[in-house]
Amino acid sequence: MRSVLEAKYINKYFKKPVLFHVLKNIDFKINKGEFTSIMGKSGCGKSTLLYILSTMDTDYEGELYLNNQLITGQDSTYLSYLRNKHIGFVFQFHYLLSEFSVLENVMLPAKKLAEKGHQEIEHDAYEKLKMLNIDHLAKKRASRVSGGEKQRIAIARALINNPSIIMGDEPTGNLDSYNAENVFNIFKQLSDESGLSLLVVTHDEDFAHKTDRIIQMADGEIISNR
Ligand SMILES: Nc1ncnc2c1ncn2[C@@H]1O[C@H](COP(=O)(O)OP(=O)(O)OP(=O)(O)O)[C@@H](O)[C@H]1O
Repeated sequence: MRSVLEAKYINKYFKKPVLFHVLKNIDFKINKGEFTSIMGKSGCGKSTLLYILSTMDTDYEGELYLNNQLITGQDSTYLSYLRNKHIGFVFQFHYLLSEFSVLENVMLPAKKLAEKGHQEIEHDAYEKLKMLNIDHLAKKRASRVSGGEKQRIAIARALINNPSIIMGDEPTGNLDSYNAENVFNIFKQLSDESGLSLLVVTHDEDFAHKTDRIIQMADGEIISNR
């Protein structure tokens, strides 16, 4: 199995207001096509871990590998490039630019990556919208669509650069059960059919129990991983 993401003995400390060992020897691998959830009580360190895994926080001990490449210690410009190319993000709140059209929102990460011309990016964005059955919304302003649609647009945006992994921080936290199930089914299909890896922090037990693996955390440690 090809490893997409590997955390090796990650430790993190917050130094203020008092020294706090927030992550303790976090060690696990995510393989290609695996759909993994991270669960644990509020405050156990899930978001802190996701910040590190997504390369946004570089202040930690241990090693992080993305597609078998050691990324710990790389400079911030290169990390930003790697993040944009290989990692898609879906958050509880979609962070769409409300004044922009749906299509423009989906195109943004590809424009930032700047490896393709405008027309090709537009074509790719339409393909992602079609895949998620929301291509009819392409020209609408992002502020004018429903909550469930916004989350599907955020998924299309996360997919635009064909990442190796999607990371989600409570991606269904703001959705009703119908739309939450919809998002789960989209993620499941992406992992089964496109070999995309997914790592999702969630408080939703139903969601987590349908994923391939649950990493359970408590007090900054992994207490089970199966
Ligand atoms: N910048 C910071 N400085 C000091 N302590 C912090 C900082 N950020 C978070 N913490 C603390 O680190 C611990 C882990 O926080 P984190 O946000 O990772 O938890 P979480 O498991 O994601 O919680 P939730 O489920 O509520 O989102 C908490 O005790 C929090 O108060």
